[in-house]
Amino acid sequence: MINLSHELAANVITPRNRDSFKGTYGHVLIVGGNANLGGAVIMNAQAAVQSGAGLVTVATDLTNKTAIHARLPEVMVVDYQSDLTQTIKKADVVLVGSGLGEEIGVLNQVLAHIQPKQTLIIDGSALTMMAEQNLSLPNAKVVLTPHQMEWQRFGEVTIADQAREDANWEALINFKTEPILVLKSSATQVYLKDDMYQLTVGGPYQATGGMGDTLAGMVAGFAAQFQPLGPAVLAAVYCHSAIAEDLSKAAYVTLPSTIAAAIPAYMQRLAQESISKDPVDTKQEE
Ligand SMILES: NC(=O)C1=CN([C@@H]2O[C@H](COP(=O)(O)OP(=O)(O)OC[C@H]3O[C@@H](n4cnc5c(N)ncnc54)[C@H](OP(=O)(O)O)[C@@H]3O)[C@@H](O)[C@H]2O)[C@@H](O)CC1
Ligand SMILES: Nc1ncnc2c1ncn2[C@@H]1O[C@H](COP(=O)(O)OP(=O)(O)O)[C@@H](O)[C@H]1O
Ligand SMILES: [Mg+2]
Repeated sequence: MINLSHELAANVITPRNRDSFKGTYGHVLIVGGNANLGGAVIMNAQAAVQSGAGLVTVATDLTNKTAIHARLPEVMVVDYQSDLTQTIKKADVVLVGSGLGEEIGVLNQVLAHIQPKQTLIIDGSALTMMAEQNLSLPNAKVVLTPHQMEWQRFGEVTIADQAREDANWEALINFKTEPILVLKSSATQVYLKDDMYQLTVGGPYQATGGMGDTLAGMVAGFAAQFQPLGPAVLAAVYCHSAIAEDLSKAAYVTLPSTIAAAIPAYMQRLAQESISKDPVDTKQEE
């Protein structure tokens, strides 16, 4: 077991190269938000944009279009019933499931068209539908972001057994494509390659609807711009709860949108730390 530390995140978030453009920082496609759960994709997208993804597209029920545009002018919107296949092709990272409800046709399209070189983050309703329909993981770089009940459904590990690290590893071995597992709870754990990383920041001020949608959007935004994937996921999980912990000093609850708004300043702090640690830069300043 490894503590998911500030240092791990600071090693990922370094200053940007001057010679770069939006294409450098990846294209995130968010697929979710049925007619009743559009807020979930708004929270996904807000977190992905604030994390610094170069481009963000939301494929959703079209009734959500005006609300998304009104809240997030940075984001492009397409109809998930008609425009999904060609939109998936253009993405580096696809996040599917937040607020998707029972739209199994949409989920099947994503699973059928995702490519091995793409990152696929599977959240919320997608995990529940995959469990119900007994669907397999596709050949892609997969990140699973279940809460405890979703992991009980999809990983078939009871919530009581999830306290045992070996029970979660046993479930993961059954998946052929070695997914990264972000097992969310009041003590979130990340299972990555052969190690389990324990989150030690965050708290009950985060227990509000949309908190996981925000985390999934951050994982997508970080995965789009920081390689390799494993450390990017760890950094996103750490920053999400570290920001909440910072905000909780002056706030009883830390709302998802407030966390998302605080992401760029927090990332800048980490990037500045990496400059001050760099011996070459220190020399130049002398
Ligand atoms: N604004 C929006 O659009 C929002 C849209 N959302 C979207 O809604 C979709 C459904 O997601 P969901 O998580 O709300 O429902 P579901 O999958 O049925 O799980 C709940 C069941 O699991 C149980 N449970 C046990 N342990 C748990 C744990 N640690 N954490 C959480 N639950 C735990 C829990 O127990 P109970 O509370 O009943 O004691 C209950 O029985 C999904 O796509 C999501 O993205 C939401 O993000 C909200 C904001
Ligand atoms: N008591 C708590 N302490 C720390 N983190 C919490 C606590 N309660 C919830 N969280 C975090 O909030 C998020 C909830 O995710 P999820 O249930 O998927 O939310 P939603 O689907 O409503 O967006 C997870 O990241 C979880 O770790
Ligand atoms: Mg969720």
